Amino acid sequence: MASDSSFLFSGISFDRKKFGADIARFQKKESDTNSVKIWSVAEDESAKTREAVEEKTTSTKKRKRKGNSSETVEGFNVFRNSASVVQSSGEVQADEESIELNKKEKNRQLERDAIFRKQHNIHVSGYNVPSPLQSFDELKTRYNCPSYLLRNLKELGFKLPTPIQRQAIPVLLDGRECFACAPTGSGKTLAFVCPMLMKLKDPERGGIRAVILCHTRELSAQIFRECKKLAKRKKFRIKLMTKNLLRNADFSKFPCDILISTPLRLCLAIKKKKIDLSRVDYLVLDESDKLFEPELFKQIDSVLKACSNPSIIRSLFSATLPDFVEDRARELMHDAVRVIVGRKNMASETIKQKLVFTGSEEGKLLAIRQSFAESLNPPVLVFLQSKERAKELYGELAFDNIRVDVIHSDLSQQERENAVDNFRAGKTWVLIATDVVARGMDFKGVNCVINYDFPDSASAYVHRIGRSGRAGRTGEAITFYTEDDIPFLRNVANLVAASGCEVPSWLMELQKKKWKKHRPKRDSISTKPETA
Ligand SMILES: Nc1ncnc2c1ncn2[C@@H]1O[C@H](COP(=O)(O)OP(=O)(O)OP(=O)(O)O)[C@@H](O)[C@H]1O
Repeated sequence: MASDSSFLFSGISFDRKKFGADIARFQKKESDTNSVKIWSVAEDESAKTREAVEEKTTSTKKRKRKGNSSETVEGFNVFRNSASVVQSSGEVQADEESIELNKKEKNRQLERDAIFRKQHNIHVSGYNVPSPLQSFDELKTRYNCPSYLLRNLKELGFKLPTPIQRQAIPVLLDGRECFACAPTGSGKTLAFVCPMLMKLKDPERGGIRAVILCHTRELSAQIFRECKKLAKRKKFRIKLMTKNLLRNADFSKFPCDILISTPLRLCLAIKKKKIDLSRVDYLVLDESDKLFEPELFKQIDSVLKACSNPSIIRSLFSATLPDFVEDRARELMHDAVRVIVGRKNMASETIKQKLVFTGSEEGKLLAIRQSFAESLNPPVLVFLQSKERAKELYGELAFDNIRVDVIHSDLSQQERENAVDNFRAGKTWVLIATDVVARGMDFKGVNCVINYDFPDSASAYVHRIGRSGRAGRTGEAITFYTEDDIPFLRNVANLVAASGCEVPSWLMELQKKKWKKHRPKRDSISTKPETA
């Protein structure tokens, strides 16, 4: 680990004595492969791998030749003049030919992989990255995938892997650590759950074997359901860290194959209930950039410390991967593969995006009412910057003869679940929300996302609008802005333009501004007279 490693990873210590043999092996490997630096040169994995293959072949050849000559020099061979000598030189020749063929085939495979990745907009960095999947059937032929899983994939209607699944699944199945960035709605959940189930093979009773962390209870509940669906017909113990479980479970006897939790609940379980994570083999940080934000820093750090198994495989997934997360990943992981689908930190290209100037807060309310009156195409998600503002807008729209509901962190768990379920079931047409459901939530078929309040960061924009246009479907995103938001408009305009949507030229001429959190104080939405 780098000497300047952050506090976040300060708890991870490496027992050099215990793993002395491994250190020696890796040091040797490093010099053997001429210290192929994973991270210094991006995107040119195939060239590097080709070099490595060539080098390996040459050194094998050298070794062969050396072995051959030493045989002659030693001159001790009872079969010196016999057929076996002739055969042995024939064998050497055959070996060399087969090495040559092998090398050619490997190079051809690398080229095929590179072409295939290009077709699917997959970019990889890292040493010896496994070939992407052509189809789910390859899970069987290459990795002996159990039939229950293939059957479940079929029943869920997944015909072909998405680009992130094509690449991240083989990386994880090869036992490599991985950090990945792929657009919203592109199937990242399956990309980490499928290899996890395959690696776990069968249910076991010996403690917690895999952990998936994500930042909200809603998202944990969603991932829990996805895991259950994929694991159908196999009796894996998949557990969701609910308040009840946290309060009542006896974690000293806790058979669990996969545990899904928010960082806070898992930390409480570590501190108060002494949950044992030392046997965890697989750890996934979903929405990893959110998890690495300062407010969750300590919690994530304590989870990482508790997951002390030295052979653990960690992976990070998100639709946005800022540089600071990549830096953390490099400090944290070894021999990891970086997988990027499309361009990093970009909005999904299937969403039609529009920026609308509303002048004032009043203008926003008029604009949303007009938009609903002209063409309300539910389901619609409306994002606001705070729970107070979400409640205010709900107060306005609740009497407009549309089926509207609201979700924010002041609601009880049951109310939050009901709001999500009713929206999913189509009972609610318009869901007014804070950023609590901006990331990860898979509401199928959201037709339109309205950013009533301008998002507080470029990544918040990408995640919010990514609630529509999922799994290849089309969607629409409308972002209101007022005078207060203009200084931050250019960053979002760039994202809109980069996805191929129209942006007025004056917007592209605005100054780019360094953007931390933009949450201006806004005038109240409520049109009701204030009571004294
Ligand atoms: N191979 C596939 N073929 C078709 N649909 C798929 C496939 N894999 C996943 N899906 C579907 O795509 C949708 C989006 O998947 P998922 O929620 O995993 O996206 P995501 O990439 O994690 O998005 P976000 O970044 O917003 O969290 C889900 O409804 C899922 O069932």
